[in-house]
Amino acid sequence: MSIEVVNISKTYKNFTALQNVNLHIPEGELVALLGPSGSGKTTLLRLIAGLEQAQQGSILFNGEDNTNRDVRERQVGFVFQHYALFRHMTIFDNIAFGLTVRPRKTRPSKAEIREKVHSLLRLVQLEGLAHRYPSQLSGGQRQRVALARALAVEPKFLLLDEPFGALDTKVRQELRRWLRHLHGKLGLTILFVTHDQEEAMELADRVVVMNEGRVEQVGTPEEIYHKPANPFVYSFLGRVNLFHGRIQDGRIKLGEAEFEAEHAHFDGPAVGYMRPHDVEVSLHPPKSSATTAVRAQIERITPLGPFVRLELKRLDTKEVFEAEMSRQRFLELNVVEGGLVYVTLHNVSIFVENAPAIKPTRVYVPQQVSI
Ligand SMILES: Nc1ncnc2c1ncn2[C@@H]1O[C@H](COP(=O)(O)OP(=O)(O)OP(=O)(O)O)[C@@H](O)[C@H]1O
Repeated sequence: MSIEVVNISKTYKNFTALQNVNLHIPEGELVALLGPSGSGKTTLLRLIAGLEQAQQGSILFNGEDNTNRDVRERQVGFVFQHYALFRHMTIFDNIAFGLTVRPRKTRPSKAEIREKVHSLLRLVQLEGLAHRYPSQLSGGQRQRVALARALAVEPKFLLLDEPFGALDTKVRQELRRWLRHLHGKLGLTILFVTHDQEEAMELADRVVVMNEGRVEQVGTPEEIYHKPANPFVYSFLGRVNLFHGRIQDGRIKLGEAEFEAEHAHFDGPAVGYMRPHDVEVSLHPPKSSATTAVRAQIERITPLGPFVRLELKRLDTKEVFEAEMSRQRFLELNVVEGGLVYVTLHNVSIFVENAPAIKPTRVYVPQQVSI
């Protein structure tokens, strides 16, 4: 089932938790709501579930308006970070719960319920644990029971709020893989909240990046990482270097380096953003005469397993930035702290603040720039 969020705004007293949010989630997609704490992820999920009402906007399922429908009528399955199972009930009874409390008319027979619960136990790979109690399971197993319980009532889609948030890293990784597999098998629309960028990138077909009650960007993990729409998304999704400069007469100046910029029809301050792995370090200046290489000094070398991070300081502007490279490349370079190198930057994005109230604009720059 597809989900459509149309122009939703939600305020608590005079605090705006969501501001004109629009979102389309196609049927069968696994979508992550990603953002820092307080960005409105849970509020949006609760609005879709019907646990909260918005002051403005509508929520459609398969094109049908569900804005004023009660939570029960929406037939949504949800799992929360600490969705406590019923302690005094066995795993079997926990999963069966949603079916056993149905009115007699729509309640399946005991045999049907048994069959369903066992097939769900197989699905979440917990066969054989039906008669245990929640306290006799690990955290990861409990979350899988919570998912089985949500699935028992055949929801139209699943909403998961930091479902693996309370678990340790290794179990989280296992459950991610498992959820991906489950999604492939069921083809159900799943919307999950996370503040963990790695979790979003690894699991989701598409990621919705949120900040301060607004949607900043919607895209595949590849798109949001490699083509971030604005500085917030850029910075939120990984390490980033910033170079401060100016745009003037269609050219961008970052320190001593100057280069052409398409669509730069304004003058003003500009900031160049780039990922540390897009900084190329060499011992000699680039061969092209069209580029001027600026020298940098290595301030610090940090080995990170298969990678090495260098902290560098430009000799011209004294700006500090980072480069990341494979250990192999680092050994080839044979550099030490305090040593001098040349840097070339690839995939620079320039953002311009036209005015404080206007979002920064992205300016196209050539693929490779030497500074
Ligand atoms: N019932 C409420 N009353 C007042 N303010 C609220 C209420 N619920 C949420 N808020 C506020 O709305 C904002 C968004 O909250 P929300 O829980 O949606 O954020 P979130 O992105 O899910 O954060 P987290 O990752 O920390 O769970 C926060 O500033 C929060 O304090």
